Amino acid sequence: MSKSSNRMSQGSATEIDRDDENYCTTPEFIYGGPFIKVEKPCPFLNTATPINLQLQGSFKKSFAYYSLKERMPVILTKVIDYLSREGNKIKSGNGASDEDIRNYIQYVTKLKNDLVTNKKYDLLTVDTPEAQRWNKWIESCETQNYFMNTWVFTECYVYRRLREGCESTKTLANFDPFDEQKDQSFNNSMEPMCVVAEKLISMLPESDKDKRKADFITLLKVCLWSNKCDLSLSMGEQVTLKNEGTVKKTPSRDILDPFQMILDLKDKVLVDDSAKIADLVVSRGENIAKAIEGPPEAEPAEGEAPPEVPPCPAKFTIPQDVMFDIVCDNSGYELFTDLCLAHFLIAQKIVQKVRFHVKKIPWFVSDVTPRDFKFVISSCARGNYKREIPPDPKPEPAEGEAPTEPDPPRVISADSLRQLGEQWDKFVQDGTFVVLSDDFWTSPHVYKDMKRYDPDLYRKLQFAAAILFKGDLNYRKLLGEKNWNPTTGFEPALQGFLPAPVAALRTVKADLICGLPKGKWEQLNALDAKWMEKGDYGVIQVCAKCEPLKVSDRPCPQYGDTCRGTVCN
Ligand SMILES: O=P(O)(O)OC[C@H]1O[C@](O)(CO)[C@@H](O)[C@@H]1O
Repeated sequence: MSKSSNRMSQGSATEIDRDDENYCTTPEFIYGGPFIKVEKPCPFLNTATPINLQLQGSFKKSFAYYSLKERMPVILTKVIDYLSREGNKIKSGNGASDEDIRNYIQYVTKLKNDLVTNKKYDLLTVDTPEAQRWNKWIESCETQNYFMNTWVFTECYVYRRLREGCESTKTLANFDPFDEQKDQSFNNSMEPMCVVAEKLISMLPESDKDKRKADFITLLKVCLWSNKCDLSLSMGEQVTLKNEGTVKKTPSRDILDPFQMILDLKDKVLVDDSAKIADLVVSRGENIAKAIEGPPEAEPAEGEAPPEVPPCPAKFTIPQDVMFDIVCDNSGYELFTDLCLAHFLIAQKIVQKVRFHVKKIPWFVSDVTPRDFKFVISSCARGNYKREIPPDPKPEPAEGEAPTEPDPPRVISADSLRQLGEQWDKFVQDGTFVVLSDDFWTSPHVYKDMKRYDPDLYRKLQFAAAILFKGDLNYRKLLGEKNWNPTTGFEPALQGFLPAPVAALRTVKADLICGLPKGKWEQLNALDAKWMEKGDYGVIQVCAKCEPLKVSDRPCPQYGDTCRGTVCN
């Protein structure tokens, strides 16, 4: 939590919760509690997060408190269980030693203990520039206790520490404690992936404007609802798509059809800017393409040598390609749907490249890492699935009428999925799909602070025709983890984070939101007090306003010290 917004943390670093069942065993209770008036106010408040404050574990009626107290310890316990249960497999898969596994178990156990007892953050002990930046940030926080700092900061810190536990061993440096869960979640989603793959293939041939827009919108919605399947909300339990609202058929006829789901969940999309997003990406793409073609560059005059080095990117005010950026969330089925959207944009020539931003290290259980990105593409290319769905029975023919021929069964197979996987592999190889994993995405910072903490990434994003942020965590960081008045617009909630048009597809899994029509939030609260914690509702939001791409006033990362920003060749 920043110093200025630290309004709720009034207690000392070691102060504990008076409602805690162990409170009566503390010296404060025994010597001071019942007899002497305690002056220090309790740092925990029995309220929900007040409007306009950042979410924080100190608000006992907030999801942040519940999440830190109940969900996160379960996630850590499952890591410990995995290490104990599958120690041999982990050893052979990673060439890890018994000692490192034992040490890592101890490390995670201490981390969990520190979290549940609301200790102060420890500094990271690894000595890399990235870890130093973390430490600098930790030291700058006025409150460093797990429950007393902004919720997203603490969560990010815990995942960063989980990584450190591996980094500080010799043999677990590349270990991902969530890899098995992520891979299993992919394998559990074969049927909906086959259904989407088959439909996507039919959407790829270049189509007229209206069909292209309708298909674009459909794919955005498939991408939205794929965000229901995240493993951090379910504390690592497998989540697969469910048919919701459809009339239940016998299980053998029940198809997991994401397109049907879009219709069934139509009323659960609280803000739907999908048509705006489609129009915006197409028109920005066209404008950027024209600017790239631009007036032909002046030929070097006779006798004049052409420039030897390509121009410095710090000078570019026009991107070199029409690009669409996806800031990914979860691996498995969700990443598969993101790849489908990306493929559609390429095939329809709306953009020329798609940049996928993924996490460098295991993050929030199911977030995509570079390893997961490869895993999903290669598993699609090797996909193996087939199911025949018997047709609905026909009514008995009337007397004297000839019986009608039964309809053929519907066959769901992985043929199209394999085709897509193979094409995506080629896209990665020829640079149509680019995978980036900047440190910033696994830093604690919210996005309004990107310019300050990672100006190079901010400028990199400025080259995009638009940026799509997937999922709840990205949404929280877009909104600065602040409990906005729910009717506040998306643009003001971004607080100046405007590198390119920003779109967000998010199923609601945390108690903050913006852009709702007046009265909607109150109405949903009256229906279900926990509607913001389950991923049942979604928003599709966009902010078209963005900063123009100017010549950078900083040296470019590519030319390093030899670059002088505006004067570099
Ligand atoms: O995968 P997503 O959509 O970013 O969701 C992450 C989940 O983790 C949390 O950030 C809390 O752990 C929730 O807000 C959300 O339920």
